[in-house]
Amino acid sequence: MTLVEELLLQPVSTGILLGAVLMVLLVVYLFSSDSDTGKEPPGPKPLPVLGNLLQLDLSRPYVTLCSMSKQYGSIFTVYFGPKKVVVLTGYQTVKQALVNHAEEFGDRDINPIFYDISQGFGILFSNGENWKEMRRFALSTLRDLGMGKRGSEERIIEETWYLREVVENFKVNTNNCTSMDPSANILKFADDTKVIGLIHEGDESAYRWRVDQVVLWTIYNNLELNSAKTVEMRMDFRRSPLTLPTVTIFNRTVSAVQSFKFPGTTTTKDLTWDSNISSMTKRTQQRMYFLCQLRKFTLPQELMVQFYTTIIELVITTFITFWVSSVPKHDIHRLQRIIRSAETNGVKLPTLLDLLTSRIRKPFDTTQPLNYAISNIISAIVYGSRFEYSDPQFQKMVNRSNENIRITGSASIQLYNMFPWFRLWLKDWKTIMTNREKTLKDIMQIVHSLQETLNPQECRGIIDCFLACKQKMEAGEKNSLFHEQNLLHIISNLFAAGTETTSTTLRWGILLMAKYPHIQDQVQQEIDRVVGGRQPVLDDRKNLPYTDAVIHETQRLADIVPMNLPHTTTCDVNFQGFFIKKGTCVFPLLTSVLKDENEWESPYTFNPGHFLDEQGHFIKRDAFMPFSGGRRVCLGESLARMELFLFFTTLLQHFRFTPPPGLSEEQLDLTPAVGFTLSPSPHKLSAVNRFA
Ligand code: HEM
Repeated sequence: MTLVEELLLQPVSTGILLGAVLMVLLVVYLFSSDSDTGKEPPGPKPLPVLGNLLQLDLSRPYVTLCSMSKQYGSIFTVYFGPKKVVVLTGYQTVKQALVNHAEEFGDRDINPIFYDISQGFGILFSNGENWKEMRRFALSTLRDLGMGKRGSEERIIEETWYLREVVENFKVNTNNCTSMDPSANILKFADDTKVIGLIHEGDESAYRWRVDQVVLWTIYNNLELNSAKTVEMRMDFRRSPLTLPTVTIFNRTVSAVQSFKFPGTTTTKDLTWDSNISSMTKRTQQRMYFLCQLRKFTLPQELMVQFYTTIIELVITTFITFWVSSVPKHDIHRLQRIIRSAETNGVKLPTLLDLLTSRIRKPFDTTQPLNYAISNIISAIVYGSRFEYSDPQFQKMVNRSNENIRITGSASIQLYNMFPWFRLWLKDWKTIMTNREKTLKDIMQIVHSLQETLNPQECRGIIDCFLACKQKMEAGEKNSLFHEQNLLHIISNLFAAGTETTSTTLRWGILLMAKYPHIQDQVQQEIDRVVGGRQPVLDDRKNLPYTDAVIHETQRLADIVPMNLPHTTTCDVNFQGFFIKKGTCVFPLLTSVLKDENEWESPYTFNPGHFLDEQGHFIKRDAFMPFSGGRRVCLGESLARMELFLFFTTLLQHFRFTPPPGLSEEQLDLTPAVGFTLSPSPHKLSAVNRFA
């Protein structure tokens, strides 16, 4: 969003005021002479006060900055309002600055919103002694608690089980199919807007009727009758679908069901089936109802599956026969056309069989389950215990932290960073501050309850370790940095930096699998071959080169922290022939490294081959820098890499991810949403259990 667009969104009085300021500045600019910038990095000419704001897309500044680098080179100066920023682009330049000149480029630029959030405490947004001591404490404690080692591997594996259970539960619940109206069910579960578009009818009942027919015709075409008992029936059905008396089929259905014996006390006789036969032959709805009733009986899992499959196939076959015999020929032809047109447009029509056997799962938004699972890893490290996903306090903490990360990247907060006096008008600023207050209060509550049961010899998590250090310091050193403010901000830093980043990366990974099913196939084949049905562990990584390459390529393409966090120079620096003054804000653009055209064969496409040699072995790439580098390199890199590997392989081992019904792979959108980190735009996916 450009500044002009942003102004249009402001209240009228603010808009007029800023508009007037803009005009004055423009006049000053036009009559000003070029200033001599000496050996400072070049860049577009700035307006007084506004700088280069008019040229920047504030919602996606990294896009503008990357295109500016084509004109001004890999080091250039740009003014965000009155604030001067030196932008570094491309692998060679960014690496040289962050790694070879780590000290000079190693401070954090603490802009107004970062200061409001942390007041200079914690790790993410602090500098000097405070940063050094808190980072050292966090790293050594995380190491002692087993981060990057066995201890956290076990915790992550345990959490993958909880997550699997949640994903597994996103299925079509056939117990609720009381309406037995397939079109209603399809509408309810499939969000099938594409089909609506194809049918071109406004009238809902006409639409429903047609959806019924599309669905049934699809079933008719796709029906796969596997059970031995139904093969014979299927032959009959194929031979003369329109003439075979329905009652014959139904009688066969009944006898097939009745001859189906299963152990235990429950037999088909208990199902009061006989007494309902006549009415069921009259009305398909009742047959479907019968099907739902069957679910109430407790049978062993394998028998249930086998039994349902048989019944569903038989009942549907009957259902179709009814329908086919009652639909006029010209409607059938019309339906054939609709289906052909749907197929040409890449629409996959869900079948009722799919729906009833739960082969189509209820599409779900991956955001919350993944956020909760990943946040629980940090919870276990910080507090020493996990939360239930349904715990409202936990949900609120995770959601608030994610909301803050999203809003921090908004155009209005960028404006606030340039003109801090603007904040009182900004709703976004108020939301961030309210979320911050509530989160710190929640953390404080948990700290107090842990304090009551603290045993300094046996730390349950980072909070215990911090409190133990605090006690020790209080006994000796004055002016200790182990005070409450640092504790609260370390914790909120770890949650903020460690939850959204990792879960967003995982969400991209799963979305990319649904979009590129042939790549998903290869990942699943590799997992099946190497791991089989057992739990994947970290040691498997070396034997899963393709899966590892897919995870790396996901991180590269998803590019979730495109601008990096802002740095600042700790002293005057001479770098690649340019002079950069002490205290200058520096953006080492990670996006320009992860998509550097000199480093990657196909920078803008999803290509796991970037990380594989010709024999299919995994290869490391220097320009893979999603965690940045040097002095401020991500503190949670090794934990994040473990989480990504274990969650991704476990999910892919158990589930096939697909677009929701009615959407093709091509229609899955990879445009990122606006935010400080780049997350996928809102979407839903279906997860089909591969072993059900
Ligand atoms: C895929 C997951 C992750 C990505 C892509 C990521 C990326 C980053 C990036 C780009 C930075 C800024 C580095 C710089 O200023 O040059 C950073 C800093 C940081 N990250 Fe991560 N991160 C991830 C996961 C985590 C996790 C799981 C944790 C917590 C255990 C964590 C904790 C931190 C902290 C505390 C900092 C601040 C470091 C400092 O200022 O000294 N991150 N991360």
